[in-house]
Amino acid sequence: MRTAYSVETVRTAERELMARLPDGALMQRAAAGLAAACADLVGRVYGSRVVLLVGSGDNGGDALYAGARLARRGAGVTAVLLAPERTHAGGLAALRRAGGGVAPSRQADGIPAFLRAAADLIDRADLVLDGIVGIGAKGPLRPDAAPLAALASRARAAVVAVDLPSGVDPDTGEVDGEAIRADLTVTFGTHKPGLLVDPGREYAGSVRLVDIGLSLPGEAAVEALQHADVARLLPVPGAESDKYRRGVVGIAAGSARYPGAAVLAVSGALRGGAGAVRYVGPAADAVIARFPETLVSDRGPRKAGRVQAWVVGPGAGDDASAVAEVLAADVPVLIDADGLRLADVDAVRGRDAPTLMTPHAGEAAALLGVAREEVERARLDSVRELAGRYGATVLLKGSTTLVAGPGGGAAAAVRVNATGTSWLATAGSGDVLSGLTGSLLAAGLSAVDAGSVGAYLHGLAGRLAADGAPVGAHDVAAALPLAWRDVVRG
Ligand SMILES: NC(=O)C1=CN([C@@H]2O[C@H](COP(=O)(O)OP(=O)(O)OC[C@H]3O[C@@H](n4cnc5c(N)ncnc54)[C@H](OP(=O)(O)O)[C@@H]3O)[C@@H](O)[C@H]2O)[C@@H](O)CC1
Ligand SMILES: Nc1ncnc2c1ncn2[C@@H]1O[C@H](COP(=O)(O)OP(=O)(O)O)[C@@H](O)[C@H]1O
Ligand SMILES: [K+]
Repeated sequence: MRTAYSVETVRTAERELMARLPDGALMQRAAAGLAAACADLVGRVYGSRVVLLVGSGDNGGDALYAGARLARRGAGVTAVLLAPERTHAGGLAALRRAGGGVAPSRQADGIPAFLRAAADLIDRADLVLDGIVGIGAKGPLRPDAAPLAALASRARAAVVAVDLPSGVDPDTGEVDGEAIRADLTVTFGTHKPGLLVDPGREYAGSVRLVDIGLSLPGEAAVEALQHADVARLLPVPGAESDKYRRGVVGIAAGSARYPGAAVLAVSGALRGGAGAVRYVGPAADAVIARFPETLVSDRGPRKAGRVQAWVVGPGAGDDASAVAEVLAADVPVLIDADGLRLADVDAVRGRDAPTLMTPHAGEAAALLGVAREEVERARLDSVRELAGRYGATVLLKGSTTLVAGPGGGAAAAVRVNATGTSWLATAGSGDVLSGLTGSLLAAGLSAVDAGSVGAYLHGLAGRLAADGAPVGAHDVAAALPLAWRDVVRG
């Protein structure tokens, strides 16, 4: 499991560790890891041109000490200081001792000269270190720092963010205005939520974690399953299994207008570990034609026969009665697409069995009564807010998919999945995800596990199916067994 802790938790752990270590020891650990990562990235340190963007906090201190280490290995290092009078004194002294220099300052030379000099240095650099601000960030980048972020983001140089890209909110991944776009982020002690959740994740580039000895107590704020975690959660039939014990998943989806949604949901469900897939709705002929192993019924969910979990909503049009019948069932229910619009909030809140809602940003925005951009800007808050309002587990789809347990709140970790690829942004791929995830629910996974394992396999299948080229949703479904095997084989 990859875990990310809130700034508050990191600060507590940092205080405890600092009390037991000599002054400056933690920063030296951070700077050593940072310099090593920079050296790996540029390949040849000797003769390389390095620019440090240095803010007034310890984040700038890390950059200065790492810059000193690179200067000692023969790099030409220049620091651009945002606040010369408040720069980390030890770090600046170390840089100067190692032969590093300082660019003209804003205060002494005026803003135009300062920015011209910074632009010139960044243009010629092989490597830019972003030490503007780290976990001490408050609000959007300030007006003096924002132009530097813009210059660095456009540079041909490799950009390494120290701890996290400046301009990305450490706890949420929100970006308000300008932010550093890094090739690599070197983060200390633990991942920060903003490195795993979009849009922050996209700004971070690849992320390298440097162990500085922090021990982090309690619940993480955000966690991401890895192959081994998923492998442990996947349902595997044993000698005593039969199709009913493996779980039957019911799919109430599709309509005369959208029969394909039913077919795609069934295609995902057949690859999700349940022993049987039961389809209920007006697209039975299309489903049977493509997947003859499906059990079909046209008598509505209540009379369809036994199921261990329901999926309702993909391509369902305006069939509110199917949604109401499914919500009345005492088994786990996944609500997707049209079902989200048709589901009564009190009916969802009143359920005893688990409910998993799977909106994309547009659907989440409609449920929350806000603009889509608002959900995309604040994904973590949005998924928690929805989970709280509905008393349900919520899976918010997107380039990173988030899964929050019922009740929302910050007490329990939100799961994040980044196995996907933008090739998944294709009509019907969400239907495949809903069937797959419903199947995992029927096989006995909890709503949070089913959602996060479903998103993981779906993302991986998307990658394997696409392999750099466009794919249709049915290709993603067909690649699910490949993804499953990839996970199991480690
Ligand atoms: N945790 C650990 O274990 C370890 C942590 N370490 C390192 O320490 C870092 C944290 O250092 P930190 O506490 O000094 O805060 P930091 O991120 O430098 O920012 C504060 C400065 O930024 C400014 N500022 C604020 N908002 C701003 C904005 N929007 N735009 C522009 N500026 C803004 C703010 O200005 P002020 O409000 O004071 O005017 C203040 O001067 C951490 O990320 C890691 O790199 C490692 O060395 C060792 C182990
Ligand atoms: N840019 C992206 N990167 C990764 N995954 C994406 C991206 N865009 C969409 N996806 C994934 O593709 C699926 C699309 O689902 P959805 O929006 O419901 O589509 P549809 O309604 O057409 O089935 C979701 O699993 C989502 O997470
Ligand atoms: K930074």
